[in-house]
Amino acid sequence: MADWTPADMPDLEGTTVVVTGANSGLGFEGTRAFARRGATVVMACRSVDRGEHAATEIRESAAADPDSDPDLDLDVRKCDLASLDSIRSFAEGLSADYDAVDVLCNNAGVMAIPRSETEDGFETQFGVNHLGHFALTGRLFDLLLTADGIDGKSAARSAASSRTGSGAARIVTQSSGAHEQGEMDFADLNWEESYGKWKAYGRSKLANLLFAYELQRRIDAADLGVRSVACHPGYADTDLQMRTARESGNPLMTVGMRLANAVFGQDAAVGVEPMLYAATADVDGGAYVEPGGFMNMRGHPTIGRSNDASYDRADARRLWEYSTEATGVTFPFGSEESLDP
Ligand SMILES: NC(=O)c1ccc[n+]([C@@H]2O[C@H](COP(=O)([O-])OP(=O)(O)OC[C@H]3O[C@@H](n4cnc5c(N)ncnc54)[C@H](O)[C@@H]3O)[C@@H](O)[C@H]2O)c1
Repeated sequence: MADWTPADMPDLEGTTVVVTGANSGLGFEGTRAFARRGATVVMACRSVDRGEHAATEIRESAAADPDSDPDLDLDVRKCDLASLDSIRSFAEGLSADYDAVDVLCNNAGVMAIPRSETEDGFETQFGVNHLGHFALTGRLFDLLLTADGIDGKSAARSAASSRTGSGAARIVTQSSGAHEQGEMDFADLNWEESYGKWKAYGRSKLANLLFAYELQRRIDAADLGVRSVACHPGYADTDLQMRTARESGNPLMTVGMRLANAVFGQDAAVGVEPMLYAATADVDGGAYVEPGGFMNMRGHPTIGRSNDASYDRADARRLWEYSTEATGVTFPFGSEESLDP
């Protein structure tokens, strides 16, 4: 739809949406939008305290808005993407308490921070932005397979069953225009030889795309109805940039970032629109949704094309193999042999 806005989102009553990094920025606004449409939103947060605080803010804003249902269904849970143990516990908890996940939004991220490592010894930007979401998606895949998805929910309702299991779930992976600066170096994925914080961010966002497209190819090879869609928000004024500035230890950078965000950044509520579109609009699996408008700012979400490197199938396969080995997480489908060369 050319002029899509969040008002075009369907009724999400009866669906379950998982959002990582739900306590701030794009994840916060995405949570609010999904919940106001009636979805149960599982807020997967590194800090439960910050998640609860965000949930309270979302509930209070709904209660104060006569156009919103005041009873939003928000479920805050701990999920630290820098810990494979935390991801496993989160997924086990969800499997115990939910029978399906209709949409998984792989949204959380860190940008251009000084080199550090996750609990499992991966460089943090690669570990959180890519490997954490790879592991989370694999661990939630059975729940995604049993979902009706947004399009199937009305069918399930009219069949008076709780679930049709039509396999119509979606996985939405939040990348960035910065993927264009990313280069895969399979000899040093964890930046042990040398580290460039912006280069590492670019690579992690390229990895998001290689993963999202490879996931769709494997889903297709296994003939499953699940869709994997990538998106990016353009430039949105969030804590992402401010954290980068804070962690640089340079007060001038904090002032500069604040200014740049104020002048160029769009509201997080606008920046999240490609994610909302990817999750709910009529979009093919394997698509790349970006904000329309001049320099990807303040326009209606539209289907775009990421750079050529992101469609490199050999790199995607290599990354998948590495990610499987590094995380120990396998997906319940898709042998190597089932894929076209
Ligand atoms: N804001 C922008 O201009 C912009 C541009 C391009 C891409 N993005 C992408 O959008 C996504 C959301 O970023 P944002 O702009 O809302 O920034 P943000 O800093 O407000 O949100 C990032 C979220 O990720 C969470 N997070 C960080 N490390 C985590 C971990 N170990 N485990 C679980 N959660 C963790 C944070 O707690 C936070 O809630 C990121 O993937 C980012 O790369 C943002």
